[in-house]
Amino acid sequence: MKALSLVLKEMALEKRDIILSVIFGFLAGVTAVALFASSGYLISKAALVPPFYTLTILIAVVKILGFARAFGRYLERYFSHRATFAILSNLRVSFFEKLEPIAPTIFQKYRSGDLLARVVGDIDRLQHFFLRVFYPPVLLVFIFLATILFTTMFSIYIALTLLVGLLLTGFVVPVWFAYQQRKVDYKLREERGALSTETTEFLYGFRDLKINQKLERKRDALEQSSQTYVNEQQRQGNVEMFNQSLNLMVTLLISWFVVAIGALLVIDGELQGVYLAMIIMISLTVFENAPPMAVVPIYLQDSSVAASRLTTVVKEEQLPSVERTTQTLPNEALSIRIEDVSFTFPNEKRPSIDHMHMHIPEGAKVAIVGPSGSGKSTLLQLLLKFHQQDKGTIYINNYATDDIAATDIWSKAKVVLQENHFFYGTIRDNLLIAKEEATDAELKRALERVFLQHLALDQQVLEKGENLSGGEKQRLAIARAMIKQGRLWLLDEPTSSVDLLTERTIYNYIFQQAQEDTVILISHRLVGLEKMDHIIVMDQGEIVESGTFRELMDQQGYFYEMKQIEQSVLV
Ligand SMILES: Nc1ncnc2c1ncn2[C@@H]1O[C@H](COP(=O)(O)OP(=O)(O)OP(=O)(O)O)[C@@H](O)[C@H]1O
Repeated sequence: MKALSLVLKEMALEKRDIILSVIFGFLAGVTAVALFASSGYLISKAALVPPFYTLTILIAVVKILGFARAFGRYLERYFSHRATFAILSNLRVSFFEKLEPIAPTIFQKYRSGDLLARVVGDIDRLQHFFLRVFYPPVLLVFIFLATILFTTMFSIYIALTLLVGLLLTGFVVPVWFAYQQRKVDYKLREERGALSTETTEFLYGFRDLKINQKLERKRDALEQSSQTYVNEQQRQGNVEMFNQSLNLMVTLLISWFVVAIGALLVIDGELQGVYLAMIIMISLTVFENAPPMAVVPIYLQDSSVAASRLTTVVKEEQLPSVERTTQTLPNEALSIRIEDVSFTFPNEKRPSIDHMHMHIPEGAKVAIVGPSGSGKSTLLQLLLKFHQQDKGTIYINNYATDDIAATDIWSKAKVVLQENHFFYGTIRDNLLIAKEEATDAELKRALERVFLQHLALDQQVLEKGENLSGGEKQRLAIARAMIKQGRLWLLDEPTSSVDLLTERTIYNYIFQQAQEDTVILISHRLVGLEKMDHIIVMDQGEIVESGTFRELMDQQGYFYEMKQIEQSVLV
């Protein structure tokens, strides 16, 4: 329930629409009661053949009330739905704002299907909190109190019966439902999460499953998961229907009581017979506001779990460093200093970076090499604040990265990762994410430099760049980095799928453009590293050798051996 404070905070921003919807909802509810009450009175009065003008006035009142009811209902719907959509939009924005800085870390803990279910499904479910949890009880209490107050003018017993009806349908029965609902609800949510996860895995892994002939098995599991979810939905639907029917039955029983008490009062002469029909109509109409109460506990439980699923994601993963950012990086070549940094991925035993020290002066061109799994990419990720080191400090231009906003580092770095994402759209759209204001000429020049001049800017790119080859994707990512502003190049095996000749020419362009910039290049291939100012050799999260190409070759150590092996393979 505490998690719901998140929704209440966003609701407070829309208090104007909320107050207006309550006012018009109250108007609609009270005029509905008054409309039916006056109709009942009109019928009874007409039977007594009153003067013609009495009937005319009563008919006019009925008409005005009918109009006021429709008017109130329309405005109530208008303001309540406007408030709901605004709350939903506020929730989405505030959740994404919290999620964004921790996005890289989050995939350590949540599978993408689960995260998707939370980001889309759970936020959507919170739309019910205002409309179905907060709003109905407020309205019910106001309308009932006004009606009860009115009926006390005719009989205190009838007013008390209506009060009992309010307590039963508004609170006792719903609380009992809530108790029943708990078990069903938990299971439904579990099944929904499982289905979402299974579906995402199925879609992402479709090709591999097909190649390995495991598609049928996965499809069966997906169908099974879908069927279980449908069954749970059906169960929840049954419980919901039963709850609503039971609540309706209680309201009808109360109305019967009102009829019986009213009849007795008329017999005893304590109530004029002409008011009996009116009282019955009041009772039947006022309880029209009670059925939504039957589902209040369901939606309260639903909203509370949805809110806590969302807050768990953003709370648990909050990185302490994200908060206190006091320094801004300049728009110039940046230096990097790493002091005694260690980092172990969550749930891993072996550190990926182990007590590392490193200094890269501004404008230096540094290559990091080493066997697979030696921690090269992890080091880049720490520099980009995708993860927070467990120990030690990373300085960029003598500012500890803890004091620099991750977004500041991202905006000053030209990054090409091993896997780069491409969006559904055109080549132009995919390049412009690096620099919105780039001209077509600028984009074309970048494409030429990476030998992608055959791609038109308007050419369609499918989801995840499906219609581009591995090498084309890498070159497009490099073109994106070339266009982007920034004086720090972080390149993680940017040309591993590109042929040697093209690779060499692309590097020439990069070094030409990055003459004054700092470049960190992670590379598996050891050819062409002669140009680098410094080469760092990593193994098992540590630096095992470092120096210029010549120094390392003369040293005849690790790098020299790797180079010999590479040469023998290439020959
Ligand atoms: N997300 C992760 N969760 C847990 N462990 C990880 C994760 N990413 C990497 N590791 C581990 O960290 C270690 C270093 O990985 P890293 O990707 O930095 O190596 P690398 O030198 O870049 O390898 P490669 O050259 O193959 O890209 C490896 O042992 C790897 O298993």
